[in-house]
Amino acid sequence: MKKIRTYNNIAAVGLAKFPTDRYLVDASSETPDALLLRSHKLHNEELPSSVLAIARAGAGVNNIPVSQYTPKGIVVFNTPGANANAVKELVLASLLLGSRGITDSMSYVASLADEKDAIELHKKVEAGKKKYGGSELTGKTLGVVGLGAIGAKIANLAIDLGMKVIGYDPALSVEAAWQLSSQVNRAENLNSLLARSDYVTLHVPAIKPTIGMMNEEAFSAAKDGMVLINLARGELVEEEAVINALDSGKLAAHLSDFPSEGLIAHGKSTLFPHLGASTVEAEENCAVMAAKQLIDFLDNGNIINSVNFPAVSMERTTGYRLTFANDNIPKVLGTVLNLLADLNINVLDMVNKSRDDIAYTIVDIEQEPTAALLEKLSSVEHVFHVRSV
Ligand SMILES: NC(=O)c1ccc[n+]([C@@H]2O[C@H](COP(=O)([O-])OP(=O)(O)OC[C@H]3O[C@@H](n4cnc5c(N)ncnc54)[C@H](O)[C@@H]3O)[C@@H](O)[C@H]2O)c1
Ligand SMILES: O=C(O)CC[C@@H](O)C(=O)O
Repeated sequence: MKKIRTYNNIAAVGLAKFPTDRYLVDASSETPDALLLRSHKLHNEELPSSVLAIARAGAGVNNIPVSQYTPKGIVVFNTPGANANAVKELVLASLLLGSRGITDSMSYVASLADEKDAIELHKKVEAGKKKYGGSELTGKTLGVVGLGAIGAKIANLAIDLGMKVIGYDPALSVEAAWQLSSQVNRAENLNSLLARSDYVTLHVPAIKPTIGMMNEEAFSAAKDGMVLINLARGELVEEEAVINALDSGKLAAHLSDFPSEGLIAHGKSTLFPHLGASTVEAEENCAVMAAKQLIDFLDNGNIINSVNFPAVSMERTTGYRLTFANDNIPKVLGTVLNLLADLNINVLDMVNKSRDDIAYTIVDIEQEPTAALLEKLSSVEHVFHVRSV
């Protein structure tokens, strides 16, 4: 039986993908083959040595110390794009909340609950509304920082809303570029986007170059009265800089999925409890994708959508398959193949790919690998995580 340890609330339809005759899926396995999680933080947690893979049902992997796991051969997966539509829709809500006095006007109406006289109520409604007027999105400029799965969807939606769109993404993939409307203008750098945008929405991972990107310097480059939407990660903004920008009027509104003590206490931000991906559809998409990727890896050794290993997949040619990871240095693959040849083991098919410091190989062989063979392969220098799958 293979064991999957789960964390967080993983959609049942995803968990149901694991065949019950071969997989035990629960939250308490002591020796799991893999972990399946959402936002649970693995930093500072001891990982059982049995773990071969971790699947993040979602996009961001900053809750996983990926660089510590890679040298141990632990494959980390995410589910690119699976929750992008859910986030896009919450950005749309945020654009509207940031442009019209929706929440304050609702509070105003709620404050009229004791007014029992219909004529008086009507008068107060009509008199009060002037405080909550707003402006329209059409014709305004939206700056989209990060044009990946989510950013591209938002850029295209904003074009449809009649907005002008500027995008900034120094690492834009070819695939992401294909998704993007040709009407999206490219900014050369963050400051040039900030200087020209009425609304700015962030859709980048929390990594070294992006952490704290919305700081005092960025706000001083920004257009006065800008609306900032952050449904990506709290780490992207410096809390104090946001508070100063709200107080000075540099920011007309700040909407974020990442409440922090200072922002809650300040009271001028519109804060959601990390709701971006919380739709039935997104939760199911992520859970199903994560489960399928784990099953394909554990059963066949195939790697799809890993954030630290190369993409490696091969149709099965026989029932006998070996997989292994190794340090990405010359001669390791040759040594393994020579070892197989010396033992008269015929290789039927093979795929080998590398990414940064790591390489990964799938080899289909003609005969069933013995325990002695697996041990021999494991003892080759720089080879690890040898499996017969
Ligand atoms: N609130 C939520 O529930 C929720 C849901 C999904 C994703 N997210 C967050 O949103 C992020 C983006 O998600 P995605 O699915 O679009 O990911 P993605 O990988 O498809 O896109 C990220 C994009 O950011 C770009 N990028 C990287 N560094 C950049 C930089 N310095 N400046 C500008 N662009 C840069 C990349 O090139 C890429 O195109 C995730 O990493 C996650 O942190 C939050
Ligand atoms: O699991 C969630 O609810 C949030 C996921 C989101 O932050 C992501 O990075 O995909």
